[in-house]
Amino acid sequence: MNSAVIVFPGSNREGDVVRALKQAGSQVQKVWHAETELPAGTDLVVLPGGFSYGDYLRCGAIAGRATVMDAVRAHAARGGLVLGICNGFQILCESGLLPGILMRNANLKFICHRQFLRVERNDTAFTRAYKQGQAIDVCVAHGEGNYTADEETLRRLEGEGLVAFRYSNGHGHVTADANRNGSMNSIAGIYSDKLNVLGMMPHPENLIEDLVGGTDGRGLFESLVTSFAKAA
Ligand SMILES: NC(=O)CC[C@H](N)C(=O)O
Repeated sequence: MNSAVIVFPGSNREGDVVRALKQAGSQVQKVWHAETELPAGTDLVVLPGGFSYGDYLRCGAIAGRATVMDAVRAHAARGGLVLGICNGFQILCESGLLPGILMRNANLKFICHRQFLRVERNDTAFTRAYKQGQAIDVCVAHGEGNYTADEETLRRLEGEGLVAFRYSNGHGHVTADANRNGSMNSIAGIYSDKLNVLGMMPHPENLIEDLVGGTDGRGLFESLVTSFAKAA
């Protein structure tokens, strides 16, 4: 599998996600935001976490309009895989690739902590390595992670099974306490209609080594590489 990790001015987790992808067995290239095309043969595009354009206007608002995003939209329209993590999720919403928006956290503070997520379904390219309903232990680090959408969008996401992850406790129970940023329906990540685009606020790329406290994040990258090997 060939992955392209897009780098914007202010991205800061691109190194972490490159490492996670390589660990899972992907080839990886970094791509600067001003490019007009993706490298030939790109299978997966990753929009990493960070503070693109200093979070000015709204997180991801300027990056969502970067030149390279036309190529990312074309890749997604062809059914290509796209993963946006944290700032990457914000960029996907701002660029129209995913519905809804990430608002300021309900407590108006930047939050940074370990967090369990419930895996809503394990039949997608991103989650095959997990069990349905599994609680995975990852990190969150954001100021604008409060997922918000209009009623109709929310009904569609729920009705069509497009919620990827919810904030949960360690048993996979979705509790009010676990939803620290105030997201609607405790949503931590969503898929596009065709399940080829995933945006998520938490950082699976930061829990891939026992040395730093856990490896639950590995499954996401392993799922992608395995799905791709099956499809090829
Ligand atoms: N870790 C991140 O990607 C942070 C995203 C964004 N800068 C925020 O604070 O919400």
